[in-house]
Amino acid sequence: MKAGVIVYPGSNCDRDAFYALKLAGFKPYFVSTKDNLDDFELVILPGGFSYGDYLRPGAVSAKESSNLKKFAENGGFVLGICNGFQILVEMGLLPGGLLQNKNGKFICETVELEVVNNETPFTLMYKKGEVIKLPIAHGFGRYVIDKQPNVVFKYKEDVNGSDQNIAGIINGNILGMMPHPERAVEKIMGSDDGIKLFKSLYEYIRGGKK
Ligand SMILES: NC(=O)CC[C@H](N)C(=O)O
Repeated sequence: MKAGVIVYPGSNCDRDAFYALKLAGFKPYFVSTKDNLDDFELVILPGGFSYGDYLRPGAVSAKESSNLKKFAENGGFVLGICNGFQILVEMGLLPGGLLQNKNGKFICETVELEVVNNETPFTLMYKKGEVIKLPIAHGFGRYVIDKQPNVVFKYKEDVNGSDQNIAGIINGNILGMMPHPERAVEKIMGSDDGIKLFKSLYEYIRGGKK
């Protein structure tokens, strides 16, 4: 089952995403936005500082001519993690915006999240309301929105000033989240709460429910 990790200039969580995909059973590949994505089941936009976060995080990457929109429109699964979430928002594939954290600082810590929606292909293996621990590492993670999005993850506490403590949202087959599930896939990493996200997708796609 092929999954692509898009490597932008400045991505820095691409290898972690690759590792998590492999652990969950996928056959991962590093790809670029120019690659033909037709025979992939899933594409991950990883975390990092694509194009140095100029002019805003994700703004330049979102302007790349890309096969991503076509892939998403054809029903392919897309997962944007941290900078990947910022890119999806800048592309208009997910609603809302990601602004500088309320305290003006880069926040790097492990936080508690609530799985608000476990009825998505990305979260099937979690229980509704389950509290999980994942790392965050961002300067621009404050999610703002002028309508009600489809929320999947919420911070248990206000960590960065996000509206409704929103940490992750979904729009059809596209999920964006600021916390890093790929950095919590084995106990030795401090938490393995993230692996169920990758395994959920694997099982869902394998079941042919796409
Ligand atoms: N870990 C990351 O993806 C960094 C996120 C982002 N570029 C920020 O600082 O907001």
